[in-house]
Amino acid sequence: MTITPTPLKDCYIIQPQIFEDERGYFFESFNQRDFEEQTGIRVDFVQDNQSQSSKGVLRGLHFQKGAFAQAKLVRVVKGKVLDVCVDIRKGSPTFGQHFSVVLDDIEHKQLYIPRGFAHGFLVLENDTIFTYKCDNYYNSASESGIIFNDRTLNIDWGMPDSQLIISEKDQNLPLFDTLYM
Ligand SMILES: Cc1cn([C@H]2C[C@H](O)[C@@H](COP(=O)(O)OP(=O)(O)O[C@H]3O[C@@H](C)C(=O)[C@@H](O)[C@H]3O)O2)c(=O)[nH]c1=O
Repeated sequence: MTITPTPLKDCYIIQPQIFEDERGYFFESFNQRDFEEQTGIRVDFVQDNQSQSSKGVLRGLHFQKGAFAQAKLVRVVKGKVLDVCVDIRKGSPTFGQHFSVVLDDIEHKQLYIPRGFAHGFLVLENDTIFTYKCDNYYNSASESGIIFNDRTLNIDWGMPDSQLIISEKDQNLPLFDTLYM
């Protein structure tokens, strides 16, 4: 695997080595030793999640607060998404900045998102299957988020808001600026 830093502190792109032959392909979707050697980060994942979505679905921006903060290793098993993460760690040199990357089932690129980030993705192909590892358990009482079209963050999702399919919960998420009031 090749791990490259993103412009956001502690956030990395992981490109697995894909082995293709007449049967199909094989790759290591996570290798803790290689990840730690290349990033210096020791992460212990405890929960794996998977979701399926239609084109135009936007999930996010989500994070869990306090002791339930989660680092995530995200990837696409089938289809394609625009994945976005935001550094919301007060005091971080990249606080308030976001990073976007296309994840798909061709390159099999992954994104490592540290604790203290908000995360969301826009689905670019029908029947996309998205999966991710988390280093902390789901805790509904700690769920929080930021509205996807927040003016301060100014994320270019590349699709008009009117074409997006968003849960009611996500349509009512707060503004970034109100998180720190
Ligand atoms: C995230 C999660 C949800 N659920 C339940 C709660 C709810 O009834 C149902 C659907 O939850 P949601 O609508 O929050 O699912 P979704 O919008 O896909 O939430 C996910 O979005 C992306 C962007 C992330 O970064 C994830 O961490 C997670 O927040 O699944 C769990 O049981 N465990 C979990 O870990």
